[in-house]
Amino acid sequence: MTEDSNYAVTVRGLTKSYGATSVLKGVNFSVRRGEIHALLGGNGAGKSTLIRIITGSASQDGGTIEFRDRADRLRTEAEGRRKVAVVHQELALLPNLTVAENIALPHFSRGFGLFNRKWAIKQAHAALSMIDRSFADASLHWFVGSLSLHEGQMVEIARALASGAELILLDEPTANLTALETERLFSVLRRLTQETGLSVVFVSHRMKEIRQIANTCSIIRDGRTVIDREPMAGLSDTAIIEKMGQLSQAQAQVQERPAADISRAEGHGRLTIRENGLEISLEPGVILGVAGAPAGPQTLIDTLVGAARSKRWTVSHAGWPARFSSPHQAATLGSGFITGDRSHKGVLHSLPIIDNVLASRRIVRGSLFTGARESVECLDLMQALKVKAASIWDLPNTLSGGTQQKLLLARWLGVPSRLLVLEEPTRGVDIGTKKEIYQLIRQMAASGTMIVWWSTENTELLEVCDRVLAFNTDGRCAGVIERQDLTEDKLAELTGMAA
Ligand SMILES: Nc1ncnc2c1ncn2[C@@H]1O[C@H](COP(=O)(O)OP(=O)(O)OP(=O)(O)O)[C@@H](O)[C@H]1O
Repeated sequence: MTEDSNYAVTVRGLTKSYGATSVLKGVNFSVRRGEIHALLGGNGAGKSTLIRIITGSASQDGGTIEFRDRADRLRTEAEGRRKVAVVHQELALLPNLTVAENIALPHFSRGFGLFNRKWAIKQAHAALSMIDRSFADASLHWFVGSLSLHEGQMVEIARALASGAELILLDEPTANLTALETERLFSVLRRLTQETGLSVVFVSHRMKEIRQIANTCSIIRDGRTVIDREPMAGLSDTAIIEKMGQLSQAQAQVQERPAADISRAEGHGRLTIRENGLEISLEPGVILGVAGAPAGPQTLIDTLVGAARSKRWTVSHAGWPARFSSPHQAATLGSGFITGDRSHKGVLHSLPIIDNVLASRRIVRGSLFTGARESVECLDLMQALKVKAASIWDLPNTLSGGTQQKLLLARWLGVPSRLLVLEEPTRGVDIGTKKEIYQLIRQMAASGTMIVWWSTENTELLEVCDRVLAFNTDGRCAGVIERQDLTEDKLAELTGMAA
């Protein structure tokens, strides 16, 4: 056996249905030892379902999964699965426990008799040192709640390593990270794969970073493998997008938008945002981008949607208070909010799709009851955004991550609003759908709605915004750049994200 032929996992002919919906229709997928493998596909293609089956958190209907050890011997499925760990974009860490305790969590849950604290700390230090020795030396007794997202991610990866994982599946791991944090994560992954033979499966919709990190890729489309292990170098972006079935959407030119129809903006005029010494005015129809690490953008967003605790910002706009007293007040006065933080601020997990889609309309209209007209309205919105669901009465967790994101967009689509605040609204959304979202937002702006759009994907800001407010890594305003002066370099320089 050569190292080349050593596969950590091999999946053949995998099938899976949920009720009448056939999700996987014979998927093939294999991951070599020591490789970084991009698993690609549009929203709802079946990537997360495949990952859930590999890790054993969902069962397959048909097909085989084979795990092998470093000496290329077959493992039992149970043994193989113990060597696999998943890191989701929503970190599974307990904020009130320390770094060491979080890394040792799997040992608590497996009930290894008496918990040996000294041993756990040693294990945690060893695992974290593989990633970053100085962070390991400093952080073991810190509470996880005080860590940055990147540090939290390191703790999750360390936990996976401490559990003996030889294959780590990263499900959109950079959706929460800034460019600098992403680059740091990538260098850790490169080093671990080279030095320890760790295998990494990387799921992402961000083409630029897929190229930066992965050497091999597989593509799933509509539950079938359409590319089974090909070197990234041999595939152009166009070929990849075409295989995903998204070429026509992705190539659609974002149309130059017409001048905002200010007459439709209800004559409310401009909005001024102020912070100590800084004043930015938005005219109806303007798209203001917000760039930088979360610390700064978050305070502005919270103010604009009525959720601010600090008094850093004030706004002035006809009929609005200087600070909203609640999100309800903000929504009823015409400040809409679409978040990409689906699990904490967006999706109503225990309510059906229809309630998720119509939530904002009900607040704005002051209505609470579902009538036949609402069902039609919900179906129309879902059709406009190409949301595929078996029924509007299903729970949102029956939808893929990107499809859930579309529900949040549908919530404000067509609701007359003076301002729309977008907080990473394309998180987890596939390449084709992103373009459609850009177009929709531009149309909203053209009807006179002011847009404030925070994104950690600088290319997105360049494509869509009229002007960008940049924050540095300390959360301070670093400058406002007009469209004609916008470049990736300029944004990187002002936000401090040039890795
Ligand atoms: N528990 C469930 N019940 C019914 N359908 C489900 C369930 N889980 C997933 N599905 C369906 O399976 C399909 C594939 O979903 P999956 O989450 O695997 O897609 P994905 O490729 O990971 O998409 P994304 O890029 O949006 O995360 C979707 O159509 C989804 O609606």
